[in-house]
Amino acid sequence: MSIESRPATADDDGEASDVRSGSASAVGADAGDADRRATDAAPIVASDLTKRYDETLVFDGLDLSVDPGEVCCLLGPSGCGKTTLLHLLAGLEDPTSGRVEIDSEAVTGPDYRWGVVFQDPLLYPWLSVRENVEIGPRLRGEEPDPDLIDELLELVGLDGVADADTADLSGGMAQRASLARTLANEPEVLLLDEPFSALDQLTKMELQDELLRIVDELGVTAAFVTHDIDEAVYLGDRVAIMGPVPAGIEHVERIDSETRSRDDEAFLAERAATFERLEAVGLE
Ligand SMILES: Nc1ncnc2c1ncn2[C@@H]1O[C@H](COP(=O)(O)OP(=O)(O)OP(=O)(O)O)[C@@H](O)[C@H]1O
Repeated sequence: MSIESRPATADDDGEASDVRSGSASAVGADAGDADRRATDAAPIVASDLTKRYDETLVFDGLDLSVDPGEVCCLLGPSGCGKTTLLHLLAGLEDPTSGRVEIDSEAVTGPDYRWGVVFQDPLLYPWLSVRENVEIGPRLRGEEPDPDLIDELLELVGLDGVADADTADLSGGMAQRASLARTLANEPEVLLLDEPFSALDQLTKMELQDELLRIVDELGVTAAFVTHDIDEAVYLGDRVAIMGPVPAGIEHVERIDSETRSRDDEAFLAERAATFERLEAVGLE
């Protein structure tokens, strides 16, 4: 994995910038990045997934494909099974029937190659920021590459606090550390479960931009669970809208990621279309 650091995304006046608007879309735009995305990124394919918990049939034959290098947001009403689906994609839970494949390999359990970022950063409080980021390779018995760890800390904007206690981090910084820790495993796929939902709006927007840069730079495929329509439309190349249980993917909205910025007409139109679709399946 080759990475280079990117600056934080807040403008001088404190407003988060729109990383996908034309002015800020340089990351990943050169031919080398395009090649890397084409060769390294892994597809996610979920086929005919059924999941039952006792009396609750969450899915009944759900299909989902996420293309290599794509960000696919999973959006749906509360309780429709977004987290359950992410857990199945990550191998954290088994489907009742059906199959998940990442890069054509069956997912039969958790694996560092498919990294998960949760809403709660779940940092180890007795380790420093840097030690937290190093933990994945260490748990596999590998010596972490110090250059890679340095680059990741810089990439997520934590190079100045590498030796700090995690207790001293703000919520946004802790989530940056959690993301860097997952990236230290050099995953082919990122699976994110509402990672920014507990953050204040400005921090959330900054981290959304940083995530887009990181995904572009590293060429990973990402599935991102959210109940926030703005977040789904801003981050997603596609937004998969799930219906109430037993849930399926009711509609997939393709987002025009070339022209989007948070306040332009195309974004607002896509947001409105997504809202209508969500209402149609039973928004709560
Ligand atoms: N471990 C479990 N045991 C029993 N039922 C479960 C379990 N996990 C989830 N469920 C049920 O499965 C359904 C889907 O839950 P899930 O948390 O995946 O939905 P969600 O869309 O992520 O919800 P939210 O947006 O509120 O977080 C719910 O009815 C929930 O109660």
